[in-house]
Amino acid sequence: MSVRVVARIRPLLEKEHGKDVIVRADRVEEGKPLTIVKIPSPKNESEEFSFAFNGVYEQSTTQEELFTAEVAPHLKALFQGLDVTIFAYGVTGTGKTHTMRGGLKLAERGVIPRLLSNVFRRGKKIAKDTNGETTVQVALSYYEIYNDKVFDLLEPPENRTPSGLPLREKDGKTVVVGLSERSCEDLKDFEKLYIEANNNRVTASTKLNAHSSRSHAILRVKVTQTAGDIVRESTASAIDLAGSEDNRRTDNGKERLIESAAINKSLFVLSQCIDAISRGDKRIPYRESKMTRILSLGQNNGITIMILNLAPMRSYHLDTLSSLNVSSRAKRIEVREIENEIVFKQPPRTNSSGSTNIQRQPLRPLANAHNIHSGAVVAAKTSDKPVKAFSVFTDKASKAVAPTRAAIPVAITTQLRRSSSNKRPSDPSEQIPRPSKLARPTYTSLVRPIASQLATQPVAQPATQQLSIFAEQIEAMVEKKVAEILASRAAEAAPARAEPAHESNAPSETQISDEVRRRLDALERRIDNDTHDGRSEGLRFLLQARQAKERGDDEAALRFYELALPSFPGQAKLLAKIERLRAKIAAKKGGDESPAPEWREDNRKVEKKRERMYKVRDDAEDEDGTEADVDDETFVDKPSRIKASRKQKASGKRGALSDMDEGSASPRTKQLLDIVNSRNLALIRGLHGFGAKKAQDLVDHLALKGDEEFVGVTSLSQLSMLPGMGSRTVERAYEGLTV
Ligand SMILES: Nc1ncnc2c1ncn2[C@@H]1O[C@H](COP(=O)(O)OP(=O)(O)OP(=O)(O)O)[C@@H](O)[C@H]1O
Repeated sequence: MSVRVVARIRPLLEKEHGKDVIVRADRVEEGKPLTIVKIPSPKNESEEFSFAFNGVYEQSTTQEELFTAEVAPHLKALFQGLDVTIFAYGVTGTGKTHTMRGGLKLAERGVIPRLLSNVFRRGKKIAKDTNGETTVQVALSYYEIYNDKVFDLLEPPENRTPSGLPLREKDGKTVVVGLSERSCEDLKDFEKLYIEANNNRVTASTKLNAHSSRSHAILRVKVTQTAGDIVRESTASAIDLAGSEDNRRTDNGKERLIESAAINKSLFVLSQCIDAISRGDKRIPYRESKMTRILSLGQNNGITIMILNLAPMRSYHLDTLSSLNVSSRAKRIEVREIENEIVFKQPPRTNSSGSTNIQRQPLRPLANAHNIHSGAVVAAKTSDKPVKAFSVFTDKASKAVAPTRAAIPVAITTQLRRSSSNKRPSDPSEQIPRPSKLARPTYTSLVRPIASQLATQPVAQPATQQLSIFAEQIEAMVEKKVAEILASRAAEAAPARAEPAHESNAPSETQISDEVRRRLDALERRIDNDTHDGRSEGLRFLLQARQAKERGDDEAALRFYELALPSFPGQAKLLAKIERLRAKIAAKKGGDESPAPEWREDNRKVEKKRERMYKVRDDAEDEDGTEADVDDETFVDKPSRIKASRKQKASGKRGALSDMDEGSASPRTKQLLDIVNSRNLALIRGLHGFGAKKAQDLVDHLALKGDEEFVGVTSLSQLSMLPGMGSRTVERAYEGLTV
C-alpha cells in the first residue's frame, strides 16, 4: 500500500474573518469524494493548480469525522500486528497540533486521544471476548525532537542532557536509546500522562501562531497482546511535526530563528527523502536529520497516513504551494504491510511498568509460526509488486531511464492535460494533472527567492546532477543566510547588551552553568563521535548517571550505572558505585530520617564535586580519590583517554598546531580559518575529516557565539579548543586543504 496522504483545510480563525480564501477542495467528478485541492497560480490568478490526494477534508470537517474516516479503519490492523504511523505535516499555524492533539472538550479532541480511547475500548473487548485469556497492555513513550536533539517528554525537563538521547538502528527500526516507557491502564491514565508530558514540550508564541510547536513530537503507543505464552506486539505512532515557517514573516528572534532553522532543515530533509523515493533513487537521505531517521518514511512496514494541514488564506499562498508539492509526491511512496512477528514467551516478559525501558523487546524468530509474513513471502505473493520496501509507481518506459527533471511530478494548470503517451496509468488519481513550475520544496522561505532564481536559470547540466547541485546550493545559501541574520541581529543587540562589568570576580550563576554545560556537551560530543558500539552507549549511561547524581536523584543514577555495567563488565569502581548507591537508597527507604553517616559523607562529596565543577578546571582530575566527574571515565579506559589526549595536546599536538598557526599568514591556515568563519555548512562539510554532524556542531557553536564579542576563530589552536573539534580534527582539515 502506498502512504495514504490526505489534506485537511482548516477554517478561518476569528481574527482571520474577511481574509481572502484561495484554497478549496474539489472532486474528480460529481458524486465522487473530495480528492483534489485547488489553488490559483501565484503568477496568474486565472490559472489554477490542482493537487490530487487520497482524501481531502474541507474547512467544516470535524475532529470526529476526520478520525472516523482516516484513523479508525486501521485499528483492526493495529491489533492484527501491523504498525500504524500517522503524522501531520504543514506550515506553521495550519492546524497540525489541532488535528493530532486537539482541544480538551470532547468534540475537539484530536487524533491522539481518540486513538487511545479506541485502543483501550478494543483491548477491553478482546479481553472480554476471550474470557480474559488474552490480555492487552498499552505502554506509551513520548518524545520530542528539538533542534535535532531527542528529549523524553515523559521525564521532567531538568533531567535532559544537553545533547539529548541517541538513536540506534535495531532490527531494521530506529530506536531511541534510554527512552522511558509508561504503562497505561485506561484513558484517564493516558490523559494525565499526556497533559503533563505536553507541558514539557517546547512551544512558543510566534507572529504566525500564538502556540507554535517548536519541536516534532512523537507519541508511540505500544500494544501488547498476550495469550498464554504467545505475545503479539504492535505500535501506533502519532507524530505532530513542527511547522515550516517563513522567517521573513515570523519576525523571529534569535532563539526562535535557530529553532526555525532546525525545523526547516529537518522538513527540507524530509522533502528530499520524499523526492528521492519518488524518483526511485537508491540513496534516501534519511540519516541527515533525526526526524527523518525516526519517521523512516516508506521503510516502516505497516500503514502510514500523512495528514497535510493547510490554511486557506492568501497570506499562506507560496507556503501552501510548497507543502502541496511535497505531500502530493509522498502519495507515491509504497509501503509493504508486514505484521510484526508473534513471539512465544519464554522466561516471563518483564513488561514496561518501570519508568525506564531502554529498548524495544526484540522479536524472536519463530520457526513454526503460521501467520508470519516475511518480506520475501509478501513479495512473492504479490509478484507484480517490487521487492523493495518501498517503490514508486512509474511508467514502464521510465523505469530504466535515469529520472530527468521532466520526470519529476510537475504542476500544470487545469487547462493543460498530459498527452496520452505521458499519462501515469497506475494511479487513477493521476488523471488529475500534476502541478509544475513551482519551486521545489524549499528549505525555508528564506530561500525561496534564491530557489526561484535558480529554478529559472537555464539548465546546462544533466537534470539529476543539476537537482543535487540545486539542493546543495539551497542548503549552502540557507546556512549562510541564517548565519548572516544571526550575525546582524547579534550586532544590533550588542550595544543594548553592553552592561557594566561584574563587580565581583566570582562567575555568575549563568556563566557557571554555561561552562558546565559546555563541558558536558563536549563529553557528549565525544560519545556521539564514537562508533555506536556498546562502549559509547555505556559512556552515555555513565554521563546520565552522573547528571542524575548531580541532581540528587540517586535512584535514576543507580539505574543508569546499572545500565552502563554491561558495557564495562566487572569494573570494580563501577561495581563499587552501584553498591554504594544501592546501600544509600536502601537506607533511605528504611525510613531513616536522619542522614546516615554514609549519607553525610556522600553529601560532602557531592558538595565538593559541585565546587570542583564550578571551578571549571580543564584538568578535571580526581585529587582525593573520591567520586569526581572523570571517575566515570577512568574506569572506562585505563589510562584515561582524556588524560592521554590532554597530555598530547599539552605537548606535541598543541605544538604542531602552534606551528601551523605560526605562519598565521600562511595561505593554508588562512584558508582553513576563512572556511570556518564563513559558517557555511557546505564549505565546512567539505573539509577533510568533517562529517555532517561535526560541521553542523561547529556552525551551531559559532552561531551561539554571536552572543559574545566574538570576531571569529583566529587561530588553529583556538579552533582545536572548540567543542567537538580537537587537534586531530584540525590537523586533518589543515592537511586535507590544497591551497
Ligand atoms: N480544524 C480546525 N478547527 C478550528 N480551529 C483550528 C483548526 N485547525 C487549527 N485551528 C486553530 O488554528 C490555530 C493554529 O493551529 P495549530 O496550533 O494546531 O497549528 P500548527 O500547525 O500546529 O502550528 P505550529 O506548526 O506553529 O505548531 C490554533 O488556534 C487552532 O486552534
